[in-house]
Amino acid sequence: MSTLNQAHCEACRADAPQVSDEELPILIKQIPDWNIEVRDGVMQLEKVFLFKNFKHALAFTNAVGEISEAEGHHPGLLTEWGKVTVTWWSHSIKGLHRNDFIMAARTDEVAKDAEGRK
Ligand SMILES: C[C@H](O)[C@H](O)[C@H]1CNC2=NC(N)=NC(=O)C2=N1
Repeated sequence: MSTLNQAHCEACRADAPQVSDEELPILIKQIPDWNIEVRDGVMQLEKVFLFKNFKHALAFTNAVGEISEAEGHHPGLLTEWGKVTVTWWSHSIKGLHRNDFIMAARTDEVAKDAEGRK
């Protein structure tokens, strides 16, 4: 099986299963710097990326947008001066799917190449 950062998302089906209690600890270990948040009963993956200014934060935001469009799976993105909060979850199943872990790992890859990281 490919590592998460080389994998691709599968189509977001409304009847797709959420990540199981058994899979969750295995998958979260592969994206160690991401936090699990629960909002209105929806489990999400979240990480804050810091930048030197707004310009670099916006460029990273757009780069994450590019991979999201390519994969057809989209995050929550809060872009502020010097900071981008990225949140992944699957709207169609109101929770976490393997797609979210893939995209979190892919987000980390985008961050590695991003300019102006703090
Ligand atoms: C029609 C469109 O492909 C679907 O609405 C996709 C779009 N991007 C998505 N992104 C996320 N995070 N979850 C979804 O369920 C989802 N569904």
